[in-house]
Amino acid sequence: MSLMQGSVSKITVRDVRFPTSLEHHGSDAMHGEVDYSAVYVIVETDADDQITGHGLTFSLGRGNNILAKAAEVISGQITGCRIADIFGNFGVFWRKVTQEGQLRWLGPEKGVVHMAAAGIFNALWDLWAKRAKKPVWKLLADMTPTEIVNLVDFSYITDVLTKEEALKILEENKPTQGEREEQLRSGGFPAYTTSIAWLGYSDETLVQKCREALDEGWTKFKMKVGVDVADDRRRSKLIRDQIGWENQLMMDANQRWDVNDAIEWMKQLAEFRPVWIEEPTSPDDVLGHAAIAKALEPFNIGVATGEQCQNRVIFKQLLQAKALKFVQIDSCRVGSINENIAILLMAKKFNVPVCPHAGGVGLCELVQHIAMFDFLCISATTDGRVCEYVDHLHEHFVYPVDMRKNSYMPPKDPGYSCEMKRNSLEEYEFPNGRVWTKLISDGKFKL
Ligand SMILES: C[C@H](O)[C@@H](O)CC(=O)C(=O)O
Ligand SMILES: [Mg+2]
Repeated sequence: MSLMQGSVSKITVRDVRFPTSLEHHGSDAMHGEVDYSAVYVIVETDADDQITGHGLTFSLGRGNNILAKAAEVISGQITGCRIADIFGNFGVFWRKVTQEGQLRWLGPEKGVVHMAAAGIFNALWDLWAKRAKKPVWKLLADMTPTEIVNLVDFSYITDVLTKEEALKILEENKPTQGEREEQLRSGGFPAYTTSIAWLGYSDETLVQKCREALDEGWTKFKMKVGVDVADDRRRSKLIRDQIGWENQLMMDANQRWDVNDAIEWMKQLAEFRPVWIEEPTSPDDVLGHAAIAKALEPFNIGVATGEQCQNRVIFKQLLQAKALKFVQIDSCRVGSINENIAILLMAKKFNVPVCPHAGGVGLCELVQHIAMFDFLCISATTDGRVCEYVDHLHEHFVYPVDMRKNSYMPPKDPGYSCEMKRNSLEEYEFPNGRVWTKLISDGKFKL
């Protein structure tokens, strides 16, 4: 059967939410009670193969219905399209959808509309990889450099990266790709864990989670900070007492501070030797990040950001302004793999490591593919690279991540790994799934 057979016949969008706030999972300095949620997208075609594409985009609960509505509206542009017109020139198709003349007024390329587009494009990638009988990372890695650059919309970034430069990067790495694939298959891609220290965890939970993580072989950890500096110092000491000083510690403020507060706050946490401070201030403040990065350099603390960076243009500016030492791509914030490739290529040009964000539901499953592709085809190294891992909700996926010690093992199943189990979709659908009906009737949640 041809990879390009048929047309999109139906796109279904579902609102799925998990009550993670009940145990304070996912809590940080700005997002206290979060219910990890997904707008879940299923793409069907009229081809004989019965293969469907499954994708998602991520939110924290309230507003997931708004995101779902945006996904339904965008779907209208895709239903009926020939598969050959989608994957035959995916970069052009991506641009057509994300630049649609009426919808782009709501962005452009940012916020709800762009996140919804990510969910749909994630499903299309899943469909393509399943048809090709390959996991997404391998589908990408087997493409020629020309095929890869044709996935990308270079608009607004050609002042720092042209298509020709991108092609050169990819061509230079091609001859040594096989060695890296062997390395990936045997050792996986390095990861760190955030699941030890969400801000809402008690000290007992924190200590217990650190011990469990150490037993599992973790060597890199991230903690949440930002509400009270004295408390941050106390918790940092508690964590260092558990994990020791050889292991790495990262800190994440989730945009809590103004620029000068961030600098002063981090000087008070410097003695705990954080590798980076993540999202110290507003994700839109490029020059603010640059000021923080400069001020914290003498303390050997890098700035990391990206999980709420709206698009490739903001990443471009952050890189131009030397405002970050670690690029944190996200699989659902910008326009899926197509736009993330642009960001990976710019990071390579500026020689800044990409350390993907994955704190959410399904984000580990998705972003591991992009991290692996980056290693194989773009960065060509794992030095200084580490992909986030959180240990929540993997049981709901048909092809959950395979973690060995502290590394992501490359997925073997065809697709983009984010297909959810049918039963989970039904139980956690909001607000009428069994789990939510019960929580609402027990008075634990209000509509
Ligand atoms: C609200 C989310 O859990 C957020 O805290 C995740 C995050 O910042 C991260 O994983 O990094
Ligand atoms: Mg973060």
